[in-house]
Amino acid sequence: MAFEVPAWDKGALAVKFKPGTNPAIDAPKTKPKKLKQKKPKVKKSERKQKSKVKQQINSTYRLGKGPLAPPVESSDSEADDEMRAMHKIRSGRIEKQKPPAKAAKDQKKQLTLKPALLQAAVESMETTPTPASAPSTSAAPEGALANKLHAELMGGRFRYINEQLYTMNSKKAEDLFRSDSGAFDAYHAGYRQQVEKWPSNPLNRIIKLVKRLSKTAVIGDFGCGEGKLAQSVPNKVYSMDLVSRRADIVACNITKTPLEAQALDVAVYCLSLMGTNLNDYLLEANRVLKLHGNVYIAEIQSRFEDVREFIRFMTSCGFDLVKKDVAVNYFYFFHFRKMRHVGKDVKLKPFSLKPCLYRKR
Ligand SMILES: C[S@@+](CC[C@H](N)C(=O)[O-])C[C@H]1O[C@@H](n2cnc3c(N)ncnc32)[C@H](O)[C@@H]1O
Repeated sequence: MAFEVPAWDKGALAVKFKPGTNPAIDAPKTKPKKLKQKKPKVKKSERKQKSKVKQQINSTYRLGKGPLAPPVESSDSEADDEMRAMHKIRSGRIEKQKPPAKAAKDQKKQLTLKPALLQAAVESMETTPTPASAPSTSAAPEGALANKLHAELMGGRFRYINEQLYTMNSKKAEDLFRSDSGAFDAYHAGYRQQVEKWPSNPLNRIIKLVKRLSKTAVIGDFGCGEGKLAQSVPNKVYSMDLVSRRADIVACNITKTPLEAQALDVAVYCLSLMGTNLNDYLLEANRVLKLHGNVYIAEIQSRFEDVREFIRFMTSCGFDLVKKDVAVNYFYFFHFRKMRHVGKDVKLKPFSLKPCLYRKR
C-alpha cells in the first residue's frame, strides 16, 4: 500500500564481529589511567531547546499513530516556524535560508521583498484563494515566489485552524469563526486540497448510501462544510455548519441546532465530530432524530484509540451499533440506530476522539 510505513523494529541490526576484530572486546586489559573528565558546559539556549523537545514528546495527542497523524518530532516547532514566518512577512522582512554555519556568521543579512511582492503574499494569506485571485505561476519569477509563499501561508493557516477545531470545544470553535471572518474559507480551501490527497472522499460513500434510502427520508448533515451532500441527493437535507456560505446552509452550532425534536430520519456526520465535547454533539442528534432514526458517521481511522469505547459512548447517548466498517483504509464508517430517547441533562462521562493533525508537506 502506498502509505505503509515499515515497523519501527525493522531498523535495529545486530552486528557480529569476527574473533579478534572487535575493538571493544579484544583490546589489551591494562588498567586505564583515571582521567578527570570535565562536564561539558551546556549553553542556556541548548538547555531551553532540550526542554522544548521534551515538552513536545510529552504532549499526548501528538503521539497518535495512523496515516494522518504527524511524526512526534513535527508540529509545534513547525507551527511556531510558520507563525514566525507570517510575522516576518507582515513586518516586511524574510530571512534568507542558509546552511547553519553560514547563517550563524551572517545572521543579520536579510532579503528585502519588493513592496508589490510583499503585498501579494500578505493579501493572498488574508483572502480566500480563488483561481482568479491567486497569483499566477506563469508570471515572472517574483510571481512564482509570491505564489509559493501564498501556498505555504495558506497551508499553515489551514493546519493552525484545523488544530484549533480539534482541540477546543464547540463553543470556542464558534467564537473562533465569529472573530475571524476569513477563517472558515481558509479552512475549507485547505481542506479541499487535503481531500485531493486522499484515495477517496468519505463523503462520496455517504452520498451513495443516502441515495439508496427512501427519497422521503429527512436528512440532517451535521458539520456539512460546503454542503455537497444536499446538492447530491433528492432528499430534503438540513445542511448545518458554524458558517453558512449558501442560502440553504443553516449557520449554527451542531450541538444546539434550530431543528425541532424528532424532525429527522437520518443524521450524517462526515469528519465533523471535531470538538472535544462530543457528548453535546450526539445528545443533540438524539434530540432531533425520530426513534429508530439512523446515524451515519465517517471518521479518520487514526482518531480512534479504542473503537469499542466509541461504541459504548454512542450507546450511552441512545444509539445502538447496526454496522461498522473499520478495515484499515484511512476512514472508519459506522451506522447506528437511535433506540431510546436520552435527555440532554443526562450525566455522561465526557468523550472525545483524538485530534487529526495534518503534516506540512
Ligand atoms: C472536515 S469538515 C467536513 C465537512 C463535510 N462534512 C464534508 O465531508 O465535506 C468538518 C466540518 O465540521 C464543522 N463543524 C465542526 N464542529 C462543528 C460544530 N460544533 N458546529 C457546526 N459545525 C461544526 C466544521 O466547521 C467543518 O466545516
